Amino acid sequence: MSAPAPVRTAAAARVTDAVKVYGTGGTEVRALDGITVEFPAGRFTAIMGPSGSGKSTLMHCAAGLDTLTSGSAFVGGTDLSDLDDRRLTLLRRERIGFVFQAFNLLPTLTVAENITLPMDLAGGKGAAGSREWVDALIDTVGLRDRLHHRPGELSGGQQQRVAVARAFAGRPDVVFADEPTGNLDSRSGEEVLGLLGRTVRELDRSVVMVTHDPVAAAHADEVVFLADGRLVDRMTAPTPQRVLDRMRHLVREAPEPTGSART
Ligand SMILES: Nc1ncnc2c1ncn2[C@@H]1O[C@H](COP(=O)(O)OP(=O)(O)OP(=O)(O)O)[C@@H](O)[C@H]1O
Repeated sequence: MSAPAPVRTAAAARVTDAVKVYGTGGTEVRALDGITVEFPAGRFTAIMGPSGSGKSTLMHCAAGLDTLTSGSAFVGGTDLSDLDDRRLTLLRRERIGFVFQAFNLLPTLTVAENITLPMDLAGGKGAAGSREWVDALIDTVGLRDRLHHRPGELSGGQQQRVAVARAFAGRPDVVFADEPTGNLDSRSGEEVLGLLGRTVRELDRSVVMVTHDPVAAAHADEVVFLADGRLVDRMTAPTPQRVLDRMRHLVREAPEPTGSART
């Protein structure tokens, strides 16, 4: 049985009035404090904000890796709260791709096998992950001459390019990337970010990336800024300097440790 069919929408993913509370009583943390944000289809969106502002929580809840305390999360037209665990697992497998800081490749499989693994697990269903599509992806990520190598024979940057190809292999509605360049030197990081941007533009994909790095965020079409679990700004056509300036203001605007309210 497949995950429910997507309803056509301009948002690849979105959350509405999203609240996430960890713990109870004195240890309660309101990690998301009523966020409404959409991640448009066919765009590369970066999520930025000071440490602890809720970036990872937002990504995990939007991607169905964690559940909201209240509010809604949608992937395409599907409300994740309508899905039981089994359907949620199917939706994550068939309609979402993930790229993590640690490349998470299987060391005993070749590059080619790693790339097609999610499709193989899904039973090769549908035309979504067709041979032609994977071929185009392999060219986009520039790994054609490495297809029969194992991950241990590749550089970190090459391994992350394999992870990027794997994330897009099943033609998901959206790829979520969590600090994808965190383990890479700046040159390999630039390559991977350029690749994410190219895949969005040339292959009409949607990417949502959490990052601490203003240079990485500047590769996105748009940056959304979080502070204290809230959406506080959005920026199109970002540059590293503009992102850095905005982040400096956010850190300056942060509440005092005594917990006084932000204005
Ligand atoms: N499993 C958890 N249990 C309790 N509190 C949590 C949990 N996960 C996150 N938090 C808290 O929720 C808040 C938001 O955390 P989150 O990891 O989403 O922020 P972030 O912006 O991604 O931070 P960083 O940039 O440091 O990775 C923080 O105060 C954090 O301590």
